[in-house]
Amino acid sequence: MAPQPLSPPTFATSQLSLLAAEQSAETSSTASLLSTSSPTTLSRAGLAITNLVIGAQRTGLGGKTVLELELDSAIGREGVLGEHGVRVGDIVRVGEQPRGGERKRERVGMEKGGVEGVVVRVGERGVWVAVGEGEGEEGLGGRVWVVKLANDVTYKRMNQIMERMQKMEEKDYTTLTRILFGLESPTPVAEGDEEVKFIDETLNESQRNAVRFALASREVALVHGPPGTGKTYTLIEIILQLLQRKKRILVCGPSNISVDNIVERLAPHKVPMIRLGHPARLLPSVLNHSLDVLTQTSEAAEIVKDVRKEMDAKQASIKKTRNGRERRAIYTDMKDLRKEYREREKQCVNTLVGGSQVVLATLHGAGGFQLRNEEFDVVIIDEASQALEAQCWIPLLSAKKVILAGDHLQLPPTIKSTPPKPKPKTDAVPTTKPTPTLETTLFDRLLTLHGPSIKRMLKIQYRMHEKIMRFPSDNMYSSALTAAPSVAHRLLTDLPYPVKDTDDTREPLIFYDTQGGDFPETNSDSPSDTNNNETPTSKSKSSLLALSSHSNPSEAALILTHITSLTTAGIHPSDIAIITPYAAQLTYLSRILRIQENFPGLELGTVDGFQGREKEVVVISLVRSNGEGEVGFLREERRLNVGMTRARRGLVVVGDGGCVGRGSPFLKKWMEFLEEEADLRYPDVADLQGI
Ligand SMILES: Nc1ncnc2c1ncn2[C@@H]1O[C@H](COP(=O)(O)OP(=O)(O)OP(=O)(O)O)[C@@H](O)[C@H]1O
Repeated sequence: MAPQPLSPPTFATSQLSLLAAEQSAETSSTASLLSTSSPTTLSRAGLAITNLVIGAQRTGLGGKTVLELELDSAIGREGVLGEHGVRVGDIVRVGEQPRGGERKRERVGMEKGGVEGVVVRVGERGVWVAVGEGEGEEGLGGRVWVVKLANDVTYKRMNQIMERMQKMEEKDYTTLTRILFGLESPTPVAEGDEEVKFIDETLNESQRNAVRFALASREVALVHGPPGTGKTYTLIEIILQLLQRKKRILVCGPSNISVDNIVERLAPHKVPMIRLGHPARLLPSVLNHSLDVLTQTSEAAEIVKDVRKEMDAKQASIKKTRNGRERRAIYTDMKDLRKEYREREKQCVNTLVGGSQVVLATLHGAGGFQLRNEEFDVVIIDEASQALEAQCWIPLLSAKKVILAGDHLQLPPTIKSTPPKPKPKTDAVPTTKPTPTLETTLFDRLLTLHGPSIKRMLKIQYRMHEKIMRFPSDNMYSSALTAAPSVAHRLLTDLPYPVKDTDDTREPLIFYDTQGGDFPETNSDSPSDTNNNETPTSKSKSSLLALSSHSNPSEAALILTHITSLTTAGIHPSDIAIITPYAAQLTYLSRILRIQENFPGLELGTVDGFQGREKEVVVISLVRSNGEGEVGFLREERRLNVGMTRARRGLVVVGDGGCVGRGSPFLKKWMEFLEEEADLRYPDVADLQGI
């Protein structure tokens, strides 16, 4: 059945309720910790830093006040903060620290009072927090603490845009909006009409096709980039070609790193560009394109400089004044100065943004005031299959043309809530069309809606040995992938440093089939909700440890033996990653490997967390080994696809072929493939060390 068009307001209404459920799922765990725990517990959980005082404050990037917080010298501990989970870029609240007996009352004060800001620097002895305009140390005289907050800015922007869409009438729809909801078809594309002179001569044919297609399409083009196929490489060429055609472009991605990656690669081409976003969240290498930085350093910034100097002087004088009336007078002056500063800054921002042919921002950053009246010819969204659709609409509602790059066959964005079940109907015929869930990305939906004619796929991959690529290519990408000659036969023994030729280093694909070798899975105490029985997708340490799941100690011991053999042969631990879908296995592995002492630099992580990454050697621990053939969420093909496409020269799969093979037809095929094509080994638990 052909997919049906969707009305934007219907879509928006359903997204609003899905987003509300998701936000409450996301914040409820942190919120319950915040309201029930003492500062010490929160600090142990990596959510807070306690016992700080304000050392100094000054005007930082973008005119924001930076509070320099240092450990209270009365506390001792040699002035060192110790273990904490606060990182640069985190959104935090700085508030007066509750004293013993006052905890409860003071905590309420923390929620309402204190000041909110972004962490701009974390050192051994203190943290710096850039706080909102007009906020400073007023009322924060004594000992303070810093608490990590859930970031609700993204939700605010998505909700705003969905509320706007909900109220739209037919006459408000742009042509692009009509096409993206299937109310109109995209204009057919004639790629051959225009001769494209490629700037990067090394682009392969499928990349060139994608560039031609993206340039020729009038409204929408999808660039489908399987792992390692040079998706970003291709986008850079598209951007440069559009610039030659005098187009104005907005480039977005779901994460700061996805956007910075493009800024870094555009920089050598001397492209006039501006990167929006809080400087604390940007890579240092892209800071000289940051709007906040340029509002201080560029020529356009001269008009704000004087006011900033005056503000700094005032701030310094607050420190010297003890008299309450005088301090209040200074605060009043500061308010006026800030107003002046904001007005001048706005002028400066308009000049800078208005003068840039390429503007780059995260999807939610594209909803900031800086772009309110800006128009673009083309919006490009990288990593579109990792973005929530509601987020994509932030830059799209007024756009004319969109180019999306992504891979819908890898994992979609992480969703924590379970979608509501449709209400049971009294009659058998459904009266409403199903609307997409949060896991359905715009990329997915458009492919279903308009078919493969709106996409071009990149077909040469520059990452994996041919043998590693074969199964995902045949089973996920219709056998369309080929390995570039530079990588097709590359082995660990060819690494640019000495590696001994051993059974473990000369094989690109190894399968330790543990069936019959006595490698049973262990089930930790199961939480009541079986959905939680899988790896938590949040990277927070506390939530990782809070959840229990499956582990397989014998598999872990086998992995220890294998990586010891690899490192003894000369492979650097930093070229090795071990990934597994299960949290308990991660915990177990980290305990027995003792990475920092024995394998410094080796990475251990979840499959989900490794999306977008690569390593010379990747070991996958499949964990599941039981009589029932129960494999849980190993069944998700996109997760397996991500797992099996991270390795460049060596993929080592450790698992019970018998049990895993019963999990799904796809898993059965994979196990059969590994038996046929991999260097197959049947380990016995009795031969392992550390058990
Ligand atoms: N035409 C090409 N010729 C040579 N090398 C290329 C070509 N295209 C891409 N590469 C190389 O392939 C690698 C992957 O490229 P890039 O990072 O652009 O891929 P990607 O598809 O964005 O990655 P991911 O799979 O992580 O999404 C890079 O090292 C890049 O230099």
